[in-house]
Amino acid sequence: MDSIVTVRALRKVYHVPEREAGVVSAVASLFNRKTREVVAVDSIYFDLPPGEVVGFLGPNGAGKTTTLKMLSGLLYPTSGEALVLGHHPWRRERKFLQQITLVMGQRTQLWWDIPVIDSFEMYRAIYEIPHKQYRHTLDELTELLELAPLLRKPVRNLSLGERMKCEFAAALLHRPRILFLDEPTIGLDVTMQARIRAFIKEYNQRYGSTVLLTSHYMADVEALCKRVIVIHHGTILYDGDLLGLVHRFSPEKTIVVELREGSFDLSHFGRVIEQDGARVVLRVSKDDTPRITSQLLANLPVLDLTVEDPPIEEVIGQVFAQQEVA
Ligand SMILES: Nc1ncnc2c1ncn2[C@@H]1O[C@H](COP(=O)(O)OP(=O)(O)OP(=O)(O)O)[C@@H](O)[C@H]1O
Repeated sequence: MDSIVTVRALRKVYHVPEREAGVVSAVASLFNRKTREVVAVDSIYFDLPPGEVVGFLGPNGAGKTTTLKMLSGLLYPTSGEALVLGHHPWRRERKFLQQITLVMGQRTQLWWDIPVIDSFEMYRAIYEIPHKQYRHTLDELTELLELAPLLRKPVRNLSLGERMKCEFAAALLHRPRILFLDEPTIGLDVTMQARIRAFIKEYNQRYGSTVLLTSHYMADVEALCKRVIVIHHGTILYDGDLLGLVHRFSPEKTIVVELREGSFDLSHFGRVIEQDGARVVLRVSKDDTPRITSQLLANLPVLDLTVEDPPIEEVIGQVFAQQEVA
């Protein structure tokens, strides 16, 4: 399938003013400006086909927001190429802007003191959305996000979760084909996180929109993304299946054993990471898993046994740790 986002050798270098502390240095810096280069994104490549939901993962400062800002036309790249729906984003052509959206969990795009519905009206005008289409989309979003009781309230009176639902609606009124979502669930309680996650899934299935999502919550990524792109220090470490990431970077499996009676010492089978009476959680190397599983079943009064991959948070942590050592 043809890509609708194409990224080739995309690079962004920030020039950060540098000066030492103190008044003398402050005055000196007026005449002799020193800057330091920060390579935020260092020649990255990827493609997004239509309709896919892709997780964009990386630790703090990895270059995720910078990439999303370049793809949505808020920043010029230093070099390289990006085409989004056939447009160079930084030219900010109207046709481009009408087809994309950027939602940033840490920023609001609603006017603080006026009712939510008035902000929506402003977006209708900005995007020149025909009235009939606007009413239809607003009705759908109101139903999907349960916005009815919120629309007349000023934004400053909304809880964070309520505001986030309204942010999504505002960002989607013009029916964009591509959604860039930067930490859309940050700071929300688990119930609201799940609500927003379910909404993104439903929206993607209903409209076939393409989503590039950053989140530090792996529950978001596991629920929404089959594919992940992992970025670290501005370079891409992995681009592929979420499951493939687990298999490639995690050398271990978790065996959870439920015994008929407690308490056996299983430390000679593997690393015991949890023991709660007759329930024991073991870590063993992937290669040894079949052998150890058979030994456990043959030698112990096993009621139940499951083999699992380690939690995705842990795997991602290992990816970054390996990179720091390399
Ligand atoms: N406006 C800016 N000026 C200078 N440096 C910047 C600017 N914005 C980001 N950086 C730097 O660029 C690097 C990448 O930052 P970016 O915000 O893209 O990372 P991120 O992966 O989104 O991180 P986080 O998960 O913390 O949001 C960091 O070293 C950051 O300090």
